[in-house]
Amino acid sequence: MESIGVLLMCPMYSYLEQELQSRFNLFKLWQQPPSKIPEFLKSNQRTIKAVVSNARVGADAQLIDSLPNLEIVASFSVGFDKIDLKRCEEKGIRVTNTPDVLTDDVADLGIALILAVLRKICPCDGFVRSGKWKDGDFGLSTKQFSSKPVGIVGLGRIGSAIAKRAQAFGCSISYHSRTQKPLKHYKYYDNIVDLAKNCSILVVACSLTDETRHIVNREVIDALGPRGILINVGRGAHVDEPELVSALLEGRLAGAGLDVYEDEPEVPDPLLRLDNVLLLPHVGSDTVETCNSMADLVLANLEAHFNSRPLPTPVI
Ligand SMILES: O=CC(=O)O
Repeated sequence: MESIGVLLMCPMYSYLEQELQSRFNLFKLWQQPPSKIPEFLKSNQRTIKAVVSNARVGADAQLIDSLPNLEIVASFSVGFDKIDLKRCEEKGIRVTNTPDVLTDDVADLGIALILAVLRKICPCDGFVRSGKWKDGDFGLSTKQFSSKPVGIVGLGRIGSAIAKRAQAFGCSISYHSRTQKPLKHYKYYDNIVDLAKNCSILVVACSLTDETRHIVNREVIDALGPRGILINVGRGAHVDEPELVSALLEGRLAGAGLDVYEDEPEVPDPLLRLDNVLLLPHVGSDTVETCNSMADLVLANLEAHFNSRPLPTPVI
């Protein structure tokens, strides 16, 4: 395996980097000055047979075309929206991701965002730290989570895990997805606007495709309304961000909890000044336990591919 070239697209979890370094001939793309990248790819194109990407930096058509010996793109993420799947398919390049192992963590974080927004956990923490508590109480302005109607966009692995957790809080669950699931206890809406009209908390947990880009637009935000909150643990591009910002500024939406943004790590400036918004730096699956499992899956996929064994978690 030491002779197989693996191209790591950006800095990743150190355990993964170390393991890749010890098993393969590892190239770190970000260590190249941007102007030297084409030359670097050209001089190593014979050796590089695998690309390791993640949710932030994938593999576009240009990169794929510049690596004629590329056999596999293994992503350290469940989402593969940054990988040009069509080009991979055309060229017979395999693609793998890291599903299942991160489901619980992302779902936990979704619930944490709901609780933090409704109960104003961060402003409360700031209130204590600033010493303002000594001058008077925080003031009664927080909202209850238990028993609120929760709407979920995308009832896949992560959406289902969020639903299960929200049910334990006594919430009624409804959802919108491409197809209705045979689930008696969850109400299905074939239209996301109707889902938003009928819930207080809308959680985005679907994968990003051409169909789901900007699925949360002005109409959906207005249907959720001035008492509703939006939680996004999917991808920033699911939400029309300027529309979200104006709805929050104009009081047409009560609050938002966001782990993802359209142009990460850029976050729209007005959001930074709103205290009904909780902003996280895309950390849904970032626990040590889960990142170890994700790294092991990336390694297992690469090892399987180069030993001609079935891939543990193939996308294509
Ligand atoms: O966003 C994180 C992932 O796709 O794993």
